[in-house]
Amino acid sequence: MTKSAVSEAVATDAGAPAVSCEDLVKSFGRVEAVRGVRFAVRPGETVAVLGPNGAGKSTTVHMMLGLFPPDAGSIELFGMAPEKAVRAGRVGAMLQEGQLVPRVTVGELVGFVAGTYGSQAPAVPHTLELAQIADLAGRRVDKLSGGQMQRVRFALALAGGARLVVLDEPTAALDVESRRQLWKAMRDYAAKGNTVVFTTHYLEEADDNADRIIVIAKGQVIADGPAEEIKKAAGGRTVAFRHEDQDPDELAALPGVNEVKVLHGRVVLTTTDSDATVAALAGAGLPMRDLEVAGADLEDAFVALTSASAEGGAG
Ligand SMILES: Nc1ncnc2c1ncn2[C@@H]1O[C@H](COP(=O)(O)OP(=O)(O)OP(=O)(O)O)[C@@H](O)[C@H]1O
Repeated sequence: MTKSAVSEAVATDAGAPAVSCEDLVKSFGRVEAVRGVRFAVRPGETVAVLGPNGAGKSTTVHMMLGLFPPDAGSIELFGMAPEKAVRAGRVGAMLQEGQLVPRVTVGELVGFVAGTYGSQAPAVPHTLELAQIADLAGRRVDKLSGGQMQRVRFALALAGGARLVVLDEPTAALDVESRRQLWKAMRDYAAKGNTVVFTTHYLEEADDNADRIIVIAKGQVIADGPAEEIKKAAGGRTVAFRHEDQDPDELAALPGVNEVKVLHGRVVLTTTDSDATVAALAGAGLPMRDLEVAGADLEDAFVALTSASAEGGAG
């Protein structure tokens, strides 16, 4: 990178969102992969992009990194065009495809990539520490396990001194322990004030590791907010209790309730306002036993949001 690009990178950094996507559109032939995606990510946030197969997550991520241009809409990373931010070393990526160069050590490979960024790249030991793979420095890249390779890819994403990393399904095909190690490295990186955007099919991972979740379905953002908010938007909480001979219509009319299920004498209400539902139940003097109030899990939220968007004509 040239000196002027570095100073411009610093100068344009102040106050700009880490990611700003405005009305992105991308088609491949007749397939409308992305249809008006818009979101912003603040510096320091960790954001999960969640969606079913073919939702448009990878296409969005590739455009964010400047790998191909959108047909319409615009993207800025730290106030810069994506290619410029990537060249400046501000942004690193871990994509699904791409083999690591064989027959070199981890330290050599990270050093090679760091070298392409010039003098502003952090020292290799620092990057290895950040990715929590200092113990792998002398190991040959082609002798590593799948989980170790993913952490090396993470180190490569950080090799230019990135303040934003974009990870496309980083834990796909990893075992539980490898996932745990990779998430730990990413969370520690984020805790230093860096920004992380990742796509995932694992709803639990989004819930566990992201400050915010953006749900994409059929090329559009159908929900964007903290996991709690998304769960609430999709039907919120369940109120369950044991009760015989309850009239489902009467229960459906209670405040907040949008679904009533009765199974073997146990009633399960899905509600957007569990406080109001429970208060109304108590006020009605219904004899209830084993009352339970629980958050709907993210899986339910995701399915509900996806089907709601299809019914709403987004599909
Ligand atoms: N290079 C391409 N050529 C043709 N169609 C493509 C191309 N890339 C993506 N698509 C199509 O665009 C749509 C969105 O794909 P994309 O890979 O962005 O989805 P995704 O949400 O990342 O899915 P997954 O979770 O399965 O990776 C799909 O219908 C896909 O088949």
